[in-house]
Amino acid sequence: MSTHTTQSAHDEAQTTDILRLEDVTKQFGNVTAVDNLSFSVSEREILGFIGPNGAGKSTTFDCVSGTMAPTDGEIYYRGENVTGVPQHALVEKGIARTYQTFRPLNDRTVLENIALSQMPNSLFSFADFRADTEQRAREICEQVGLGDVVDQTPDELPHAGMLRLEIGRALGTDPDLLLVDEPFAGLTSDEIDRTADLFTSLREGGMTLVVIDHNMHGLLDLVDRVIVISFGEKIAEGTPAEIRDDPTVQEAYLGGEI
Ligand SMILES: Nc1ncnc2c1ncn2[C@@H]1O[C@H](COP(=O)(O)OP(=O)(O)OP(=O)(O)O)[C@@H](O)[C@H]1O
Repeated sequence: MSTHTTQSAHDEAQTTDILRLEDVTKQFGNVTAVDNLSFSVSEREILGFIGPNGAGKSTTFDCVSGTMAPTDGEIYYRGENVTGVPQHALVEKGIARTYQTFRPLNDRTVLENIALSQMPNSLFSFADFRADTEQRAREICEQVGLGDVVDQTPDELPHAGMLRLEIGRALGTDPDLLLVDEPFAGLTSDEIDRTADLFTSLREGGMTLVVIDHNMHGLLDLVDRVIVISFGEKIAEGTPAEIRDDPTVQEAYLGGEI
């Protein structure tokens, strides 16, 4: 999915929303976690999705990735209404996500974890299964920087390695849209840079990414655009520079976390 210079004008004219939320609301009893939230994500965009603790970021991801259905509103993926479609069906359509709490299979190696994340129905026959799956898993291990530790188990990895495994397992489903939940938490600044480079290379390969974080620090150089939510509602949308200077955003973060 490489972009050729001669194609750029054509590509721009073809830019479409890969994801659109229309008035999405999610309630848990009396708690409105997501409140009438609308936004779109363009093909090959890297969108930052930020907000204070408890703002509703993960719940929004839950609704988009099919972990739970919204209470109200609609979600469109490539123009198709996918509201309430279960996660396994959305994975087949090309939506993958990572979780804040990593969920690897602890009794399997890094390579096996990534091999097992691949969708069996993308294989042509049982004979293709082992060779194709293992080959693709090795490519993903290299891509996410785990090429030297394919035979280790998850508990042997440092935190940054676990994050890379989480991303690798999501890539195993061959997504077009990747939702990444707080990747930068607990990473050193070098690790943040390397992780951001990985996301940039995924976008260069044609992927669209939505990245959650509490604040802008890890995201600032990475994202094209930022959406800020607070108490489930969108309070700002713009470039990283616009968001940083937005008084409403400053206020939501109670003075200067951004
Ligand atoms: N399963 C649930 N049952 C009840 N309330 C929930 C549930 N999940 C989330 N909430 C509530 O919904 C609100 C939004 O939570 P959510 O985890 O989506 O926020 P967040 O922005 O991802 O927060 P953080 O940055 O701390 O991860 C919070 O008030 C939370 O307590």
